[in-house]
Amino acid sequence: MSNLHNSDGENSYQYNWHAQYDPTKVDLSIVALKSLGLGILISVNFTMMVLSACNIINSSPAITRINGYLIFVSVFYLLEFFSTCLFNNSETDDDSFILNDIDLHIVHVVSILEILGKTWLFPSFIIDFPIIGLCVVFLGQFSRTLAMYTAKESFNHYIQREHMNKHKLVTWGIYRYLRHPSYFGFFWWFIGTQLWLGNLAVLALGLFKLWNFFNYRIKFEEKFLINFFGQDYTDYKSKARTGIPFIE
Ligand SMILES: C[S@@+](CC[C@H](N)C(=O)[O-])C[C@H]1O[C@@H](n2cnc3c(N)ncnc32)[C@H](O)[C@@H]1O
Repeated sequence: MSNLHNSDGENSYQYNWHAQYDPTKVDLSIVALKSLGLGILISVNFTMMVLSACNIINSSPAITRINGYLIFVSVFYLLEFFSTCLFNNSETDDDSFILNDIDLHIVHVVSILEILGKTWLFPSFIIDFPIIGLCVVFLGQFSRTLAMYTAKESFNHYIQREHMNKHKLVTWGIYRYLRHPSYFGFFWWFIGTQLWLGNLAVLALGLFKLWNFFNYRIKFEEKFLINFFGQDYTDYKSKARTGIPFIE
């Protein structure tokens, strides 16, 4: 057990650092297979980007962008699993990679199709903000992983509907400035990936879907948080913003 203090020094919570994952929820062969697959994706795409930058292979700019995109996506999935493992171990399961989310896979396929189609059909029509995209991807990923690190056992991939003892109201660290830093992170990570690819259609459609998703999810999640923490959550809500445009 380790005693963690919030940055105000007001409360201290006992985090169960030694909570073991539940072996019935984790099939190690599945974890190894998924990690290996994502690791291979990162290595292959990174190698292609380096070889192309050194002019050893001849890769088109669109392929290089897709290489980068596949690295961002693979790192995202790996961090989902390993952050859960490290910071909220007892909640780890095979799905902690969130690789089972079919909608996200559709987004990946359509994103790749848009950049390929656009390059092929309208080669002169290019919106190009790769460096801004890269920075926004880093910002988003950083915010999401920092949220998982900060909230530890209070962070769960599934919205909690019943209050458990280990679930404390987190108002320190990044949560002091952002009320939903993991959602903020994912929202901006997505925008960054599409700026990197130069995709307008997926950006516009994805933003519409994602904004509606988070608008609904935050309201839904906060009903339970107000139930669990009452006035403390209402006070916190009035101080910290979401960082997602037009979501109070
Ligand atoms: C996927 S996590 C997302 C957490 C938060 N919405 C964010 O974006 O960082 C969802 C779980 O976090 C919990 N949660 C959200 N905000 C919290 C806070 N400030 N303190 C403690 N738990 C929180 C919710 O009860 C829910 O079970």
